[in-house]
Amino acid sequence: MKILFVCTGNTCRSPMAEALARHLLAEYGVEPRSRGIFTWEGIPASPEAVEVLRRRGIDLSAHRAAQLRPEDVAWADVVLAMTAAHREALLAAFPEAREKIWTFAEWVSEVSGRDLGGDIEDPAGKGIEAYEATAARLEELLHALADAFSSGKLGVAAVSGNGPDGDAQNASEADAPARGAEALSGGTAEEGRPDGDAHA
Ligand SMILES: N[C@@H](Cc1ccc(OP(=O)(O)O)cc1)C(=O)O
Repeated sequence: MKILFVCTGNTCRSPMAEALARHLLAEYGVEPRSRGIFTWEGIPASPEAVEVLRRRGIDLSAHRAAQLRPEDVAWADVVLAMTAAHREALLAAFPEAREKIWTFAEWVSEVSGRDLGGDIEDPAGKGIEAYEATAARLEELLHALADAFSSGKLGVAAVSGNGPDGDAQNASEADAPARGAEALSGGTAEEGRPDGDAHA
């Protein structure tokens, strides 16, 4: 499953989410990527983000901020915004991808069946403790996702031994929550669209 994490600058929240997801969800076939909607292309992750991940044994020093592009959205199976404001910006820019655009907490709540809260606020400028809190919050959501994978609520791609029939390749698509599943099955943008524009 290709997961695209989106924040503002791609220097704090989404790079942390990407690196933590790679660390915590690799065994479930998750491919994470991160982008910013308004970033300064090529700058490193914030030193505090690098530090709190270093404490977890993860090296974020090679990260460079990258601007979100349409091909990133096309690449992703699911696009996870850090806040509702990011989600609204994404929905406005990529209405054709609306079925796969969520906030991170909203999507994990959906797939796990638990209420996992709301926005992940920007820790920039708030000190290392704010980054620690952000990392802990991201880990909470990623652990809930790991639980969803391991309990079969989410399908696991390209990992053997998780399901009885070994049909792992399509499982993540088949098991995705409704809005995501529609997007993954393709063609939903066409559904409900009148053949002509007579009423436009
Ligand atoms: N603070 C930056 C923009 C910015 C905002 C948030 C931010 O954090 P994140 O990478 O988590 O969106 C990074 C950068 C500015 O004033 O231009």
